[in-house]
Amino acid sequence: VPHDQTLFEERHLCYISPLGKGNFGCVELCRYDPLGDNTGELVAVKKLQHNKGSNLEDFQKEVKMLSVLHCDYIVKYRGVCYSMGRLSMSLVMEYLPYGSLNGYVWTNRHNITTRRMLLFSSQICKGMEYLQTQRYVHRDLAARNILVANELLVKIADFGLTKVLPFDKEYYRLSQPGQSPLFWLAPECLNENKFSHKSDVWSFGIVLHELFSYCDNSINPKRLCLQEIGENVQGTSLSMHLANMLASNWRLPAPPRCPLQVYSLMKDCWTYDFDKRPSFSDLSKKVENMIQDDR
Ligand SMILES: CC(C)(Nc1nc(-c2c[nH]c3ncc(Cl)cc23)ncc1F)C(=O)NCC(F)(F)F
Repeated sequence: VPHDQTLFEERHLCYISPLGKGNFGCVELCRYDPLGDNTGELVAVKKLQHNKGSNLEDFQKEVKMLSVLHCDYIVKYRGVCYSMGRLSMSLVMEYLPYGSLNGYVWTNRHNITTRRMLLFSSQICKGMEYLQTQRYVHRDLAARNILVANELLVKIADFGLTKVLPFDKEYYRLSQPGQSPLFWLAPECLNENKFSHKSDVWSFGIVLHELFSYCDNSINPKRLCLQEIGENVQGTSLSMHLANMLASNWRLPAPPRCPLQVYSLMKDCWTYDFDKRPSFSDLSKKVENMIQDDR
C-alpha cells in the first residue's frame, strides 16, 4: 500500500447508518473509534459493491483521484480501509453533517437568501476551477452531488464518473453513452459523448437552475424537459429529443422569481457552442460581483 494513504482498521470502523447509493456502491455513516469510547470522528465510508473485477480497478482509480485533491470546496478524502485481506476496500471520506445540497436547499427554502445561494454558487465554481487545474472533468455536477458542510460552506463530491483529460486533448470521448443523467448534459455530450471542462460548465448552469428553483422537484430539470418533449416520446430516443430541442435553442425556463442576471448567467452556461461558454474562472468573478451588488 503506498505509504501516503491513511489506513483505517476495519475493527475500529463502527457502522452507524446508511447515507445513500452513489456511483459504484453505497456510502455509510461510520464512527472511526480506535479508543472504543465513542469519541472517534464520524466518517462517510464508500464500500465497493461486491468486487466485480472492473469495479475494483475503477474504484481504486476513484480513490487515487480523490486522494490527490486538496481544496476547501471538495469533499475531503480521509483514507482507505482494507477488509477480507486485500480483497475488498472501502473509501473513507469526511462526513458532512448537513447532507446533500438539493435536500438542504429544499428543506431550508423559506430562509435561504439569494446572497447565500450566490455564495454556494461561487464555492462550486471555485471547486470546479480547482478540478480544472488537475485536468479532471467531473461529468456528474448536480445539486445532489454537492454536500453542505455548514450554513456557509458547500463541497463538490461523488467523483465516481470523473475522468482525467488526456495530456494532448481538452476533451474526453466516452466509448459509449455513459450513465450521466441526460438532463444535466451539454449537447456535445448527448450527440458525441464528448466531455470537457466546458460540458461541466453547462452542468453548472443546470445546478444554478436547481438552486434558484429551491430544488423543488416539481420543477426540476428532468420534469421540465419531459414536459417540453411531451408524453408522446416514441421511437426517437429521449437523448435525441433533448438534443433536437437544444439545437433549436429551447432552454429551461427561468425559475419563478429568479433574479434576471442569474438567469442570464445560466443562459451563458448553456451556450450551444462549448468554445463560447464562460470558464469557471469567468463565472467565479461574475458571481462574486453579484454578491457585492446584492448588499
Ligand atoms: C451516495 C451518497 C452517500 N448519497 C448521500 N450522501 C449523503 C451525505 C451526507 N453527508 C455526507 N458526507 C459525506 C459523503 Cl461522501 C456523503 C454524505 N447524504 C445523502 C445522500 F443521498 C453520496 O455520496 N452522495 C453524493 C454526495 F452527496 F456525496 F455528493
